[in-house]
Amino acid sequence: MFVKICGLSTAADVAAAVAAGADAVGFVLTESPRRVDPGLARDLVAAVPENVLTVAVFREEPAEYVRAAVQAAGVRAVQLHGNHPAAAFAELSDLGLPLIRATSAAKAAGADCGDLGEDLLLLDAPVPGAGEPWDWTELGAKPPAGKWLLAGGLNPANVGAAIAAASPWGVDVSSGVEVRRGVKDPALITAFLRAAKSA
Ligand SMILES: O=C(O)c1ccccc1N[C@@H]1O[C@H](COP(=O)(O)O)[C@@H](O)[C@H]1O
Repeated sequence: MFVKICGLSTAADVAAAVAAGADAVGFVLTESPRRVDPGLARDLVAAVPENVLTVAVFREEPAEYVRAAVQAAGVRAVQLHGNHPAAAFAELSDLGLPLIRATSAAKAAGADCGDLGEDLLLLDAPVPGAGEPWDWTELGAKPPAGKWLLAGGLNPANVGAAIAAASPWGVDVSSGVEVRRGVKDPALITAFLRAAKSA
């Protein structure tokens, strides 16, 4: 199970996620209480080992903005939330980085990974980063084909059941490993990794 810990903003967050065995760490470069600027993201990325994917998270900013921020931050993958057309993924393909299409599961019913040129599909709650769970069992009958991440309201207590219900390739979490919005808890990060990896 591939596990991404998102919304990191301090060196301690990064150290906790890496020590706990995260496969990817996310830095929010869009409007959010967890937002970091590309310069801080670059400093945090420098402390991440090569085998852990570093991901910059955006909403519907223009491709030029995304390209400049990704290059300034030095991340190795791009996550776009919202309702992007296939052209948005084509426009960023020259970055040569994995592109993650993050969308609400309700809007992407029947979607498969790669439909719009993405490398990885992420199915989320309607409001990204809000920590709101949704009915993952909806996906049980027909989960997307290909590599896809489950997100939205996951935490150490529910991630095992969510994985059993939806059979994702990976999971992504932000709010569920925080003591309060924007403040990560190393113990929750460790508990989330343990629960997800043993599911
Ligand atoms: O975390 C944020 O603040 C955020 C802001 C804007 C877009 C995406 C964001 N995070 C992503 O939201 C989901 C789930 O978050 P949560 O666990 O429900 O809080 C995840 O994909 C994050 O990468």
